[in-house]
Amino acid sequence: MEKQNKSAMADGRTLVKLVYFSANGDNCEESRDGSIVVRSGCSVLQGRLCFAKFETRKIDDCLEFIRFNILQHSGVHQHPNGTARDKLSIKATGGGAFKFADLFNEKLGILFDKEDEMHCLVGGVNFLLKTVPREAFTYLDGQKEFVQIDHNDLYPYLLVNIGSGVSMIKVDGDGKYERISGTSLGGGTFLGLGKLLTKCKSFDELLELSHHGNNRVIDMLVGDIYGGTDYSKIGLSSTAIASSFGKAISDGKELEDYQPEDVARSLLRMISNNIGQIAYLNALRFGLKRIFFGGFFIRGHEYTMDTISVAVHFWSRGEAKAMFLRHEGFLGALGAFASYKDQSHNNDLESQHHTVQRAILNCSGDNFRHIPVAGNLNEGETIECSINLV
Ligand SMILES: Nc1ncnc2c1ncn2[C@@H]1O[C@H](COP(=O)(O)OP(=O)(O)OP(=O)(O)O)[C@@H](O)[C@H]1O
Ligand SMILES: CC(C)(CO)[C@@H](O)C(=O)NCCC(=O)O
Repeated sequence: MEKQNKSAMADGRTLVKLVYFSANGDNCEESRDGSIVVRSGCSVLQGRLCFAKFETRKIDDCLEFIRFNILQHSGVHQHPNGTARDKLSIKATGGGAFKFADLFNEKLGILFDKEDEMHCLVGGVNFLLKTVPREAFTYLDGQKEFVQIDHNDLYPYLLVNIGSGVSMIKVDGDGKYERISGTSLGGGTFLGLGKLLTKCKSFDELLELSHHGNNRVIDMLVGDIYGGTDYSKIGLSSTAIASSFGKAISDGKELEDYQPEDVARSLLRMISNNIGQIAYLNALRFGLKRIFFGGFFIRGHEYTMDTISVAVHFWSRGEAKAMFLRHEGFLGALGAFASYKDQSHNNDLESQHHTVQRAILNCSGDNFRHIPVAGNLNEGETIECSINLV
């Protein structure tokens, strides 16, 4: 059986993201009272980082998941009514760290140890780039290429986190960063407007619609304005979008006359283009050549990544590169998890025969060991790693 312990979460406006460490069974054993203890003499725990996400409106599913998958296997004693007798403290970041603090305490006996959202985002990306092979990749013309990260030449870079809103952060080192810009036209805008305009019920449905749509039906192209020709003098091809949704002005059509697929496609293109452009302009402001895009808006979706890449490529005339991350949606939660290593030594430690929560006080990103994993991340995928007990 797997033993699970230490976890961190990022609570967003739309999604709650959970990262937890699951120790391999052979590191630990179960004591007579059912709690999990670390084997005597064991100073390194082998295991893996696991990922889960829940829609904020289904927070009860998240509570159940934690109760059954994490608490029950980690030696936290439960009252018959389901609340924990031992208070467990976990790292939490984002708005939900405030919003759900009482709920988690009441229902699970979990206390949130709050960490700053920007700090966690940066910590999450640095952790990934330094320790997970084949984490970052470029996406252009349908080609995905993994980027070799040179640890000695990682900084500075621009992190663009596309959640409900968009934050743009210049990263200069571990814990050295500045939020230089942002835009309220983000994933929330895409989903919000998409729901209103297409009557879709979910993000997945909206993405699927966009997959089958054609933005040229609604977007006004340069060619629509210039009689089908390029405006080459200013570098605009006839197929470039001159005005997103511009055709709707004069088509004489009502919303119902458009296919939801085409509306979704134009919307996705508009939001992705705009973010790509603002990101590039900010990279230009500070002379940054590398731009990493994260956040759950991307979801490994090819058209989204392609649009962002094309925008960055177009505006920078090929000078700057858009890069994506396989664990794009879990940056904050990973950063919160990695922040355990900042904690000081706990003097309560008497022996290693403590419950895992108490025994694991510290871990160092440098001690994480990972195996490369191919393909896009899905939540079933994990990162092999080990953590040091101190
Ligand atoms: N299953 C999903 N349900 C809802 N939105 C989703 C889903 N998958 C991807 N998204 C997109 O991801 C966005 C939220 O991204 P993310 O969870 O990274 O940000 P957040 O933490 O909620 O917001 P912020 O970073 O602005 O605080 C949504 O606005 C939507 O565009
Ligand atoms: C407010 C946050 C930081 C919350 O995650 C995010 O939604 C965001 O960066 N919004 C964009 C705000 C702005 O800079 O216009």
